Amino acid sequence: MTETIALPDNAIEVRGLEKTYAGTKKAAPKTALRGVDLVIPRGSMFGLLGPNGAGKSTLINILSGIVNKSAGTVTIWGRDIDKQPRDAAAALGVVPQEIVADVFFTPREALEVQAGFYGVPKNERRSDELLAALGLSDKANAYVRALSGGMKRRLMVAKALVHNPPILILDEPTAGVDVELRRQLWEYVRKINAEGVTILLTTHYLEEAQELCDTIAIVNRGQVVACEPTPQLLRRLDTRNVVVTPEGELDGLPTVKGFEVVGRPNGAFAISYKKGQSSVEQVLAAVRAAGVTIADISTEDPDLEDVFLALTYGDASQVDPTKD
Ligand SMILES: Nc1ncnc2c1ncn2[C@@H]1O[C@H](COP(=O)(O)OP(=O)(O)OP(=O)(O)O)[C@@H](O)[C@H]1O
Repeated sequence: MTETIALPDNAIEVRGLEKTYAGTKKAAPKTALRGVDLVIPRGSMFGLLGPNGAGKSTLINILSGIVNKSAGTVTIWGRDIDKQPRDAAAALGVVPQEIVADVFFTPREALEVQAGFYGVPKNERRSDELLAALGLSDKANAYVRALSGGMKRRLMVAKALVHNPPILILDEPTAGVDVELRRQLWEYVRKINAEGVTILLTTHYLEEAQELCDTIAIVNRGQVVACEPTPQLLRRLDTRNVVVTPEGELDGLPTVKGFEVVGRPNGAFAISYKKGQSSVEQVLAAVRAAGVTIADISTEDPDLEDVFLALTYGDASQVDPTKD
């Protein structure tokens, strides 16, 4: 008889998560997470985006049981990591940031060893299926040290999946992966997501998150500063800058009706506008109407830093006072 187990609505639930790394003789204690709440619905392709040091790896390492939290609760696939740590860990497949190559095993052996580690019975193992799915069949019996970086990373994805976990975590999966392999990796990740596997992906790149993820959470300095469906988040980030170099020298910054003007080096100035509300033509018309003759223009899309500032301080043009 097959037992019917109710599936949880949320693959991962994190509440009030805090982490302070203990200090040493040389270093002061370091707070990496400051009250993180995060709900990752079952079946989603969820992006965790943030700059270096934001706390993404700390969060992932707590989920995978490698780092102990200081406070808060974490539930993975309906299991509290404090009460059912083994069951919680079994629901996860984790592809770590660094490539860890088992130099003494062939890819097939590496998968078999990993399956043994998870107690997957021999008749339920799917090493060959995974090798094929990740384009590694012809390397099944090669020495792992003979594989390229991209192949090693795909082998790590295969290893994370040997026990058929309902959740796959990819920590910076495309660092050092070339364009073609990246495309293949994403194709596979999309496929298993369509088959029901919940994906949690961390990245520094807004582009990567926006291409793949249905929901994006942005973490900055140990806090979630935004967590929204991708299209909604992108609408909030539709600010663009037009940088104008005027003909000749201006007597101070011009007053451009309807737009805020910010000075730039060498007499240039920048105007930011919402793509959904105005166009470059409208900005330039307003600049000309202000009596400025334009020598040159360029446009800039916001980078992640602008995004964090915009989300954290409500206004991309404000300067973060805590930054050096
Ligand atoms: N073992 C540790 N001991 C002390 N501090 C740590 C430790 N691990 C991380 N930190 C600090 O905690 C903060 C968050 O780091 P974390 O690695 O979680 O960020 P991240 O967003 O994953 O960055 P990256 O993208 O560079 O991996 C950083 O300030 C980091 O220096």
